[in-house]
Amino acid sequence: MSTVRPAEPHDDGIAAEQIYVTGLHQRLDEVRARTVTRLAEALATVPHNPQAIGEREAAVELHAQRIVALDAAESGLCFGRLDRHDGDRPRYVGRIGLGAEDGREEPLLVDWRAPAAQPFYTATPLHDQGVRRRRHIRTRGRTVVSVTDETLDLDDPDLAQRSGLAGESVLLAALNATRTGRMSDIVRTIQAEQDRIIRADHRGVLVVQGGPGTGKTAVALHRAAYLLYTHRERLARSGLLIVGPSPTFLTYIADVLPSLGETGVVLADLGSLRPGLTAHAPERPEVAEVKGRATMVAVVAAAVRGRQAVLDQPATLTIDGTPVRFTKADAARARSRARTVSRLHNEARPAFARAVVDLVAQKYTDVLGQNVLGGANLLGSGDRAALRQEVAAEPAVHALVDRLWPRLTAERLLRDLFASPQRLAAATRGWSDADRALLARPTAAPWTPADIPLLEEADELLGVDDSAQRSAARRERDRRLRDAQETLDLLHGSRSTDWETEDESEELSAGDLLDAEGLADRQEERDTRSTAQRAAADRTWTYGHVIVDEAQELSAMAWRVLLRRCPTRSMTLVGDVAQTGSAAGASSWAEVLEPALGPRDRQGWRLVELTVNYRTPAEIMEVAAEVLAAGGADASAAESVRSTGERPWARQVAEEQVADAVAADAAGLDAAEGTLAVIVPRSRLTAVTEAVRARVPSATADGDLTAGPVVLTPEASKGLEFDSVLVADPVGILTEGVRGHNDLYVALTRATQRLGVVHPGGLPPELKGLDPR
Ligand SMILES: Nc1ncnc2c1ncn2[C@@H]1O[C@H](COP(=O)(O)OP(=O)(O)OP(=O)(O)O)[C@@H](O)[C@H]1O
Repeated sequence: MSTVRPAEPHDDGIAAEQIYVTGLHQRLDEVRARTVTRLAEALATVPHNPQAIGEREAAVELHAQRIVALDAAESGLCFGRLDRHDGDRPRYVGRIGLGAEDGREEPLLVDWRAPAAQPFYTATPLHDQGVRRRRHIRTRGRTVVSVTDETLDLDDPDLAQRSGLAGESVLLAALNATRTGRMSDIVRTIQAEQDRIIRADHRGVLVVQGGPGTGKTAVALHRAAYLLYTHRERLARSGLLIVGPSPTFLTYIADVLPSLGETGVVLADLGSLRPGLTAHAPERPEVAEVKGRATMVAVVAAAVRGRQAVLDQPATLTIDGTPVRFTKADAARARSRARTVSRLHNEARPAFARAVVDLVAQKYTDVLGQNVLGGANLLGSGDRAALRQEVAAEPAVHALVDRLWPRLTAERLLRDLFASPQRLAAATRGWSDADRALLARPTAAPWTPADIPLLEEADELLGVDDSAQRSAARRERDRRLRDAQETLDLLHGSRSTDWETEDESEELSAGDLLDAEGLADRQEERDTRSTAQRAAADRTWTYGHVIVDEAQELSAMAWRVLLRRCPTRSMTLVGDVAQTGSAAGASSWAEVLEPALGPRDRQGWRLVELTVNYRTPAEIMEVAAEVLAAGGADASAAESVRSTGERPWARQVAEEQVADAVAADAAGLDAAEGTLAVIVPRSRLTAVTEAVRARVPSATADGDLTAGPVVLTPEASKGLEFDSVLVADPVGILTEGVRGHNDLYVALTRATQRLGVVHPGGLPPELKGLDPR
């Protein structure tokens, strides 16, 4: 495809479209007013039992969500019109569907996700899908500011000039717009290859491979909106999870789904995937790599088994003054009994405790009931039972159980493991000392993202000993049943027995309609949290669909977590194996997916590709492609859809001036329109951030991209984009990362308009395409 420059939109038909668009806004106002009334009515109802509370909450949630969607649709409500060969009325396409008040079949506005809207994105002159003309309508507020037409007629003399992009001028206007630090939706200009992915079947694992700027993130988010629309009921119950590479990235994309009217989605990065824990401490890449290896499954399992100890030497327990010996063999017997009861450590613990009590009680009985004349034990079954109870209540026995089979949380297991050289050595037999040393750390060290899969793995093996909660729940249920029965008895007792007529004796009482169990059920408290809230708080929640962005970065251990969250394997994974930065990440999709999902050709997963770069101008992509090739990647860089005419440049400075020179150039670029990022090797992050801040006080080192320029490592810049990018010390980036060429490639491709490179020493040959300054 050739790159194209923006064309001037023509403004025919603006007045006519204004009339229609005004009508749509009136309709939107009516629907909104009606929904507000319904919400007020739902809020005004006074529920008398928990079931009614649940119903009221559901109604409130439904109407509130609808209002959110209607509000979101206000801006850019209608953006397209299709004139068809055989339809006498045009079909209008917009952010939501709006039906006519008279209930006529053809809606006033078709939701962009509905099948009827698809030709707006995919019709071409060769496959016109019944469409004669496609019109792009641009609005500001409620005012139509331009219309742009495309005829889908093979005889159109202008056809040869076209680039193959749908709504080319509207698209280019969107791509050339300055960035705000927050991603926006692309619903007006989705391209055909993107649309096919957005609407692809939800079943199975869909992998979307695409170079930088091909719209993978945009496609993933619009696919989420599409799936919520198409499978609303199912996903409303099971939830949809979107996993991104970092909290900064999640903030960057956070507005997109709400702008499409969708709010019920869980957004998380690996470090926040475990409810109740925030694990964002930085970590050396080689440590994260070791923690991400599949062999950690065996390490965690060995760590758990290591806590199911046998004794080094016999223990002597003193029960009511009587010494009882508990031997190594006793401990081993109790352990194997517990292991046959449950595979899960905490669940097997009560069985272990029972076995210990049995063994100790047996010995205690043997001692106390010993027949000095050599006959059978003198104690009867009642005495034995009493002695067993005594043993079960004995603190020394509890202490022994705690020592040999402690109740463990995942956190405690891993803290103890990493802080103890003995435990680590036992759990990592066959490892090199160097690898083992990478895992060692003090007990108080903060959690990192790579710990999350290990904690989850541990949970899978520990289970919970919830016998106490279960019996509490049983007691609570019994209490409810008793209360309910009393209530029914009271109602029954208060009923008049002095019937005057036959009819009255036929009257139904509460007791006839409902038994105690039914009433108790109704009184049980209902969980009124939304699906997304419940899902985010529950480690064992399984989602209806999971979308993973920058999926190439995930380690083998992280994949296990995500696959557990989605047993149906309804997943969309987007990423670029040429941008993998972490050593634990993927260099090919087959390498990461085959172990879990089987080979691609046996339908374990399917791969689709995006081929056009919408972000990075052709001038910058030329240079980035050289870096990619020099790194030995077998992927080719996606082709840019536009050029800016602005050449990327390089400036050589002395080593001792790097931070200052970068700060000076950053201040210069900051004066240009739009956002700015300075991308540096990790080792220069602090110095460069300080220098830039001295000249541009609003500069930050991450977080809110809307506040001012940001200074980032290549890793932290993943998935983001900026109008201007300044890369400092490219050789530092090449040598510092485990996959240095990928990191430099990521850094260079973040720019939507301008790129500069500041380098101490010579320029690496792969950057020779930059203009010297
Ligand atoms: N069809 C489109 N219409 C308008 N803008 C688009 C379209 N497709 C992509 N874009 C824009 O291109 C830019 C890059 O998109 P996105 O961030 O989704 O790419 P990506 O493939 O995830 O990139 P990377 O791998 O580098 O993170 C964004 O600004 C996005 O809004």
